[in-house]
Amino acid sequence: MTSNQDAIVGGDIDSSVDAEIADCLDLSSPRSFFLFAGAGSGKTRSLVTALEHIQKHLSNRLKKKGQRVGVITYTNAASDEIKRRLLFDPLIDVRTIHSFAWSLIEGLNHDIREWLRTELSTDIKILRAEEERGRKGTKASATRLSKIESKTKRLQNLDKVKRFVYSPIGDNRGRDALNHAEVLQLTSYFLKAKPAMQSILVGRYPILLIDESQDTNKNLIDALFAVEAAQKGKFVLGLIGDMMQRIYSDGKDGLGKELPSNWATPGKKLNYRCPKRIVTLINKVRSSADTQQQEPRSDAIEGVVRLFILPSGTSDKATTERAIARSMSKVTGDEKWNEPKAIKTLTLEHRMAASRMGFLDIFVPLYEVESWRTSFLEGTLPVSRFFTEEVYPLIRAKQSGDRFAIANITKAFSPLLTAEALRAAEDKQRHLQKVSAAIDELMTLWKDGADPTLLQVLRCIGQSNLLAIPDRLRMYGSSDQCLEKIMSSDEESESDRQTEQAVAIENFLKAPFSQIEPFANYIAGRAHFDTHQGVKGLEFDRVMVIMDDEEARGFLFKYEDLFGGKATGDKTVEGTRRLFYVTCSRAKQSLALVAYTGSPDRVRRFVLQQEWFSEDEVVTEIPS
Ligand SMILES: Nc1ncnc2c1ncn2[C@@H]1O[C@H](COP(=O)(O)OP(=O)(O)OP(=O)(O)O)[C@@H](O)[C@H]1O
Repeated sequence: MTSNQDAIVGGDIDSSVDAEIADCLDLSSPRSFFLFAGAGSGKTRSLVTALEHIQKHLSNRLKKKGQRVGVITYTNAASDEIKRRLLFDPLIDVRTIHSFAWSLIEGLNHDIREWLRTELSTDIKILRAEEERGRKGTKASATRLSKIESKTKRLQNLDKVKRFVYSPIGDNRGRDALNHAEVLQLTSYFLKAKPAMQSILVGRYPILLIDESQDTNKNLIDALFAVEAAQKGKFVLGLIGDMMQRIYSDGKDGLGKELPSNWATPGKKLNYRCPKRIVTLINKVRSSADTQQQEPRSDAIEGVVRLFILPSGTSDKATTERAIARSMSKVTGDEKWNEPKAIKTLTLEHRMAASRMGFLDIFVPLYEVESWRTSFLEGTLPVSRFFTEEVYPLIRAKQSGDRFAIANITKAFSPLLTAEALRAAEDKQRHLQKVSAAIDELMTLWKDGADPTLLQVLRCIGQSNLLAIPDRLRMYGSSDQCLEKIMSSDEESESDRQTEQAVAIENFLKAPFSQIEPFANYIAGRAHFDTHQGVKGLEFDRVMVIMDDEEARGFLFKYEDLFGGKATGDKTVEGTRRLFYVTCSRAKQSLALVAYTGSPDRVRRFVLQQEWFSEDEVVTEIPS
């Protein structure tokens, strides 16, 4: 954005905010601040402006003392974006909350062990008491007993752990590993209880800024307030966020209600992102939650909003949504609504995106293994990563005749091309031909337009040893016996199955390979689909929001409740209202809302009566 363009926004009612924040960042007289404002009001932009101010004016002073500025963002993607905007300046340490917390406590092995000892003993005591009171032989009792067993085992092993380990993006399953919740609890506890820990934090980061702080773990927020109070004059805590965009249950209820009187509380009124019509809509949606209302920028376009209310039983939803996009193109005059990739489509749940993008068969089996979910969605689970990062790029390179890419992939992943394998080969030329023949053999699986299963692909690779197969897949890639077992697994009784994970892998391997491409695009964030929650902080020209409680099968968010099913103030209604506010406020030009519902008439009556939409903006039939 050039300064000229900024000037168009002109007579900017929020122009003093960045200067007010810059004043707070005075290291001789530091002042904490709370910048809470509506969607698209430029909070992230103000954060970057504040960091640029620090780079320009405080860099020398901070470097002399070996200090840095800490920035906590909600996602890895947001961290990367801020780092990029600040040209990867090492002065600014941008991290997610888990990475930040771990950076403070890593290596404090003795303290961690003692904390765990107390926690585990207390948990076991509570579980035992519950078990004594509760009914025996029930599922709840079995869960309690298994928890008691695993916690007791962990307690007994504690002294054997020399070094606790943790990965902010992993599943942390090992004996020495801490889980995500423990790392946050530990950090909060240490910061509250240990003055030395507070001094370490403030000594390292005299300025700590937290974006999306409405969703930052409440215990950690409380601990940081305690640090701020104890370290006055040495520390700036800057909280940035919007309570109307609190969509995770981890955040602190009522954050900002009892701020210390010396905090600065700059406010922003303008929405720089959304067209006029969308600003009016989100103001209406917000009006029953608080009194904050926004104004559009003076040069904002009018914009278009449509709400499509359709019965839950609508048969082919993907086709229906394509018809809706076509009708959006007509009402907006924007041809791009006819290009699926130019529309951001938001589903409440990953499964809904998987079904619309055509990768349900590979998705569901692995997604259902709870302990794998994080790494699976992040694309780091070895079982799926093998296909998305090694096999699929190799097949694509071969299909497009990209010899350079083929060479790179095989060099990086093929056991046949390691330095050792090449040294051991008697005739190098023949050895390389063998690799090439293995690739050709693999490609025959796609002959005449065939779409092999993942299992067929894996077995072919296993036979030639073309790629190194991850441990969990190895047995499926080599044994005939296993193949039979896999293929007949439908008939086997549940009790014959080894574990939940083995069953998941078997079902995953039955899926067609063609589903890998859309899946790989989805998890890499390259797809035009995302979840309602996943787009927090982002913006798109055209947004389609799919609301379908029946398909989402969730319990935290219920659009049926928001649209008149339950009264204002109900916890689910308010949570869903906030999510609705987040999704609607992502659109820069036009917005199509698609509500599948069991009571179309009630939803229509509700939105008209609330004046969220006008009659001509509500459509109750599938557009032709
Ligand atoms: N002062 C400004 N002048 C012009 N454009 C601005 C200004 N501030 C923000 N913008 C633009 O408005 C959009 C929204 O800004 P930003 O993402 O910083 O808002 P936000 O408050 O963090 O939004 P949200 O809470 O919805 O994630 C961006 O495209 C940004 O470049």
